[in-house]
Amino acid sequence: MSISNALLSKLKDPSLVTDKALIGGDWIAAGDAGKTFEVTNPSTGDVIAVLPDMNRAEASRAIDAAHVAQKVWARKTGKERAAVLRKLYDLMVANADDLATILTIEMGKPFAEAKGEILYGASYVEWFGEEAKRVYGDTIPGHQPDKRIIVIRQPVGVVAAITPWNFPNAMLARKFAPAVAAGCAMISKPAAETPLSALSLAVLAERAGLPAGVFNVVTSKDSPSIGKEFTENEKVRKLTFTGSTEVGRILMRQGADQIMKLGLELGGNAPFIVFDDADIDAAVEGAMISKYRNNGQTCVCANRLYVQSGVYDAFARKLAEKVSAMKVGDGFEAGVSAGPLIDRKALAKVEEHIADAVSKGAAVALGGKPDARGGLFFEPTVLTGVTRDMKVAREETFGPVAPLFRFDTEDEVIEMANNTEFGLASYFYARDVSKIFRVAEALEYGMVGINTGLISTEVAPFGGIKQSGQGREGSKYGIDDYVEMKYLCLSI
Ligand SMILES: NC(=O)c1ccc[n+]([C@@H]2O[C@H](COP(=O)([O-])OP(=O)(O)OC[C@H]3O[C@@H](n4cnc5c(N)ncnc54)[C@H](O)[C@@H]3O)[C@@H](O)[C@H]2O)c1
Ligand SMILES: O=C[C@H](O)CS(=O)(=O)O
Repeated sequence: MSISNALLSKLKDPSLVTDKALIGGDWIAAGDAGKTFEVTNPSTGDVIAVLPDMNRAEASRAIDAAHVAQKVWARKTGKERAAVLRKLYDLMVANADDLATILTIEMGKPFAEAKGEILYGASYVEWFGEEAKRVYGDTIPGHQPDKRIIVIRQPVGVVAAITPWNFPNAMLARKFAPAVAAGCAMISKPAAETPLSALSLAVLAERAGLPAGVFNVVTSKDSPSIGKEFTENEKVRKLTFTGSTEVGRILMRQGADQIMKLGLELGGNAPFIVFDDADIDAAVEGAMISKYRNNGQTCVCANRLYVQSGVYDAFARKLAEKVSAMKVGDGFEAGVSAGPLIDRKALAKVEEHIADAVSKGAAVALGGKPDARGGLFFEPTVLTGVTRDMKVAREETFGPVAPLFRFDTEDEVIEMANNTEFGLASYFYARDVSKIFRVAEALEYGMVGINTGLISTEVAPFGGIKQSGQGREGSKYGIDDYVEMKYLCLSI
């Protein structure tokens, strides 16, 4: 086995981690071409695993396996599918520490956050285990005396999933759970940076009794080739993607010939607005969570902080005080609140955004440079005097940088907040009820956090508008993306 002892020695159950891909119930140690790729710990740069570097042929075989398995899985009752998902939920919770250890070592986030992600991912498995029994249809009064109209909802079929590195368990669980609950089968291609979390989910799904072929994991560095197989193979009925808008656009184009059913959870550029009447201390707490969770590497992170003039200086001072208390370090170190960035490209983007802002007049109130530890560690940063001509206003920073913009009026800040092609998450702090309704209705986003910086939950519909994607994940709406509606017209 190529898994490092540094990882194996941390696990209560070392059999939870594997360096093998999963196709049709078979654990595959090497791809057809015999190529492999390394998974490294972003905190240390150490190699923690070597995985099969698969290509279209293996992806095609996984699709074939899913196509066969799905027919049988769809004939199970919702209750039978629910029982498997409930068992998987119980296994995820029982093994949460090990799953979090695997996640922290391959992605870098602090262990406490990784544990939170595992329980968050498990909550989707629990939720859709319950929803599996509630895929209801309709009867409709006939349009003619002899007609009886029935609407049924059936599973889409074979679903391909491509997921990002920043939440390697939860972003997959958020797709796997509704798909399997509905009676679909799935082929997953996790990010090459963090494949171990997807594979450990597959290990537990097998232990929960999920039949062979219903869930497959293809590991690869060649994601464009795998993506082409997913979008061109006629057995694939839906592609669900979480990642950048740029890649989402590529996949949408590739799926066009097949009129591919798509679920797209894409990039964000969240505004975080603090009005004069806000509870400033609550707003600072909300900004800390919304900006610095996962070291700023989440799609719903506050990317632009707009603070009304009357409270700007107080908010900036209080935020800087809180940020200065953050501890940067290895995710397994006690008390660490910020781990490493995922790679050099991510660190370079953070540096580029700070340099651009400063060159155009912004000031570094705190941080602003790589952490003394070196490597991929960066100082949590607060910028003041930020203006709309700076890159941080238009691009997703995806790092621990809080750019503070000053504004005077409600109309001005709504215009600035909406002046982006993205429309995923948004946040604002205010206490006047009329203002709360005006601003919430005026913001062009799929999700609005009001007096809170943390909105992600399995019970609500997660997703965006504009170039942040289409479809919703979680909530009573989430299973709709994995079923097709069929109308039966019966003449009696
Ligand atoms: N909306 C959401 O729920 C959500 C959640 C997490 C991350 N994101 C977004 O994802 C981005 C960061 O994640 P990332 O860097 O992994 O994004 P990314 O788009 O670079 O990669 C995402 C996934 O797509 C794969 N991929 C890359 N190029 C591909 C191609 N040509 N064809 C097929 N697959 C391809 C990658 O291997 C990875 O598995 C940010 O923009 C973030 O906002 C969105
Ligand atoms: O990166 C975005 C994910 O959706 C994270 S979360 O769902 O907000 O936790």
